Amino acid sequence: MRREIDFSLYLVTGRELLPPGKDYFESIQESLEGGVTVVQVREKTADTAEFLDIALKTKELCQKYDVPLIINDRLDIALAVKADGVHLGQTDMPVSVARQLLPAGTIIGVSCNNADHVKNAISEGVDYVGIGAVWGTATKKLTSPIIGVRGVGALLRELDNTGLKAVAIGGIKGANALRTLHGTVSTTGHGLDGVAVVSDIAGSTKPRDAARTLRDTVSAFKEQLQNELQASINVSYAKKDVLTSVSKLLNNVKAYKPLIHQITNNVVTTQSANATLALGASPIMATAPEEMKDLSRVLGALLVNFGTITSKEGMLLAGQFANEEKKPLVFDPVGVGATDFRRTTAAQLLNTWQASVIKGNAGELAALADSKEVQAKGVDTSGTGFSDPASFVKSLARKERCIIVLTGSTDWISDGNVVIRLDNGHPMLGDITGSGCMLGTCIATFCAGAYLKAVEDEPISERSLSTIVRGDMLLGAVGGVLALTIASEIAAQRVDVRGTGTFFPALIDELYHLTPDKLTQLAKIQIL
Ligand SMILES: Nc1ncnc2c1ncn2[C@@H]1O[C@H](COP(=O)(O)OP(=O)(O)O)[C@@H](O)[C@H]1O
Ligand SMILES: Cc1ncsc1CCOP(=O)(O)O
Repeated sequence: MRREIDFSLYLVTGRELLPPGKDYFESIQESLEGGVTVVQVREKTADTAEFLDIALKTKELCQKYDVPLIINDRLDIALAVKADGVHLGQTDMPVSVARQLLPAGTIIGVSCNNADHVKNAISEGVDYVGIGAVWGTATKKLTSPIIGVRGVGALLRELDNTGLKAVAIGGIKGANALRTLHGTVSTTGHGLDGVAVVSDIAGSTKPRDAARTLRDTVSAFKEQLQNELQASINVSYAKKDVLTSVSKLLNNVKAYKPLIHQITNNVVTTQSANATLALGASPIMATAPEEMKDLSRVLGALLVNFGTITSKEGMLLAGQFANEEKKPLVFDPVGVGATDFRRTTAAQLLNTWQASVIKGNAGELAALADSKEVQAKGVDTSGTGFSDPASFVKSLARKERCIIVLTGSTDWISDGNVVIRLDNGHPMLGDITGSGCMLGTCIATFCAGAYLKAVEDEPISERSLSTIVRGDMLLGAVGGVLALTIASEIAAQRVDVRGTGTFFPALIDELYHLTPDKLTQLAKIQIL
């Protein structure tokens, strides 16, 4: 009978990474105490006698904790120590040959870097796949491309209904484990069974603590994913409730005046800061990487708008810190389809941190989704837009694991389950520069309101270990869009507005005078 393995925390050994003075077996023992659920002995330079000795002693330790032992590559060692399994690389012994040589029930795992590797692994009947490298790593000289967090979901999808288990490997550590687990879930809801780690545990002076942090994160996340999948079946949003909740967010913003950190483009800095102030929040425009950590502690939300990319390092760091603090992160990939540099920067940012909301016009979101249906012209969209915007936002939200806001004369918002259609706004918004950027600011401000509400409701968050962001970001996105578009309608009707020049200050006025009542009474909202 094959043994059922818990893959939650898969330690791959790395003797060469031990801190000075740390004994290998002591480190393994502490890692097991910290919650490692599988150990793979990986020795790339040891001779056979040494490998055998290490494998035997590691097995003794593993047995004490009832944790299975896997041997990397060497079938002879696996046979000699009666290991629970072997792990094979793409250039190691073929799985079919290994199966013949090993006793029935031996676990076989294979390293996979792309969908073809995964398909082969399925047809060869392996027990699990190790997907990597997901982040960069200094532990191994990589011969295959780095997959990136966002690339893993497509491989997991191949495993749907196969029963095969999957772990990800490569650069995973306590600080990015939740981001890795959250961001790798496939569009079908297929998540990782665990994470495989070398340096974060082996290189630590306190491997017990390093392992415990990782294990707790994986356990909390797996439970949360189950709840998320369950909730997606039962979810129902009533229009009245959405509007009541959104109104509360505006009150929260006015009451707490959250700091909205904006890394934005130099065309719109002043008007975005003024829009933030008009809603009752407090803007700070800061781009230097050196100040990102300090800002993450006080901020209510972060907006990353890359209309003019001058501070990629700052954007990367600010987002990572916002994720660590579980604060809202709104990403506005302005003109992402316009140049290769923007495309690769967006991919790098989105692989590094988890956006809470991505907002863009049809051209931008088409570029992000690799869709040919809509073309972009610089920072603007050309053509008539998506034939089925509701399905588009829903599937992109599932892919990016966040809220998607598709702007235009109608705005479409989705969290991957529900789709919300908003029909407020005025054509003059399209005739002033930076209305899309101001919308990003308004969304970030309402997301800060949603974050504050979550903190208010649950001051000491029990869910915080598995929560990627605190607060209902769908409501934040709806609130931000309604605020700007309703203000634009009221502004455009004013007798003192004679064109786009007078429209703009009137728009700021109407954001300033926005009330929960106006939001609920004027909203043109449909929940699909
Ligand atoms: N013709 C229009 N009618 C109503 N609202 C509009 C119109 N054009 C743009 N908007 C509003 O302006 C905001 C910015 O959207 P958009 O113009 O698509 O962004 P961008 O400036 O990034 O291209 C959105 O909230 C949208 O609802
Ligand atoms: C063995 C292996 N396979 C792909 S990346 C990697 C090394 C992962 O090491 P670390 O967890 O230290 O990045």
